Amino acid sequence: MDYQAILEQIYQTVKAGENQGRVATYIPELARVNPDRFGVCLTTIGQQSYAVGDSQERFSIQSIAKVLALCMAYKNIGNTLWKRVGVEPSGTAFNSLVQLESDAGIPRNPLINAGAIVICDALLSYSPNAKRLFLDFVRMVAGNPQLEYSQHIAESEKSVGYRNTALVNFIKSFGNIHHPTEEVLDFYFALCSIEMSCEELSRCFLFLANQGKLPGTETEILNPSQTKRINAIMQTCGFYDEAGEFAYKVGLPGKSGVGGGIVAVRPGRYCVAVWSPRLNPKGNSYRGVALLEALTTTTQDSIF
Ligand SMILES: NC(=O)CC[C@H](N)C(=O)O
Repeated sequence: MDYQAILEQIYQTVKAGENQGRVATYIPELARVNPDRFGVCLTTIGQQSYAVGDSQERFSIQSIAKVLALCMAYKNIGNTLWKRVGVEPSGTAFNSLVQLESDAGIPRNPLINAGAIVICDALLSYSPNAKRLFLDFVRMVAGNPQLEYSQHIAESEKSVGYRNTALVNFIKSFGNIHHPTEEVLDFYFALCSIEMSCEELSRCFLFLANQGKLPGTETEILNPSQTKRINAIMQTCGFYDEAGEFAYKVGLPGKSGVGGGIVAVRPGRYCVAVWSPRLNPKGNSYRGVALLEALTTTTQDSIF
């Protein structure tokens, strides 16, 4: 498959079309990004990368990092994790509070904010140094020791983090947060603040296309069964109340972030990352979804 030619063609087509949507402004630092940035990088499990546009510029990966926190928690804590967070799609916005009341503080899944906050708390129980260990984990999986938390993005989000503060307190009232809420939120905002380029992201998530092993090595991040489950959770929950539509249009497990990034995995073949900051009303990158839809349509290759 000539991925370079395909990416160039669909990139130009999507770029020529309209760019609807709005950059996320509720986090002040995210509002400063150029809304017309657009990049894509696809890396195969043979570690060949194909890129077009702003594929080397770093952006805030935001909720995409929730998948990596989940992987670290699942690897180190195992199935007891599912006592504290479910694996059902929520059908609600990423920052919704509504289901928590009737679900007694058990978030529907680990990829909505409520669920990721519980994962942070679980990781803090695993180790008081979870924040540093998580960065080590991301660097190891990405094969990139230079990755960092962005303090100014984390602080920017903290300055307006009213909803996430409400979530962590509400969940704690049900007994499903075991650490001080400030500590949990500090970790949560830090993990959302990590910056990567499309090229770095497509390499970082490649193990999920490779049965859980770091490509080119024998290092197992997750076993094949765990990898299947993470991909299943991304497929059903990775796009909040648009997960069904993303499956329908694109047909790959993936995860979006309000920074405008999307990462998607084709098990056995490749990982692709796309970035375009304008978001549709569901909080997912408008051009990102369009490009990935064009990719699986042109290649006639998805998981279905
Ligand atoms: N969907 C997202 O990327 C949301 C993450 C963001 N840090 C928040 O909690 O609001």
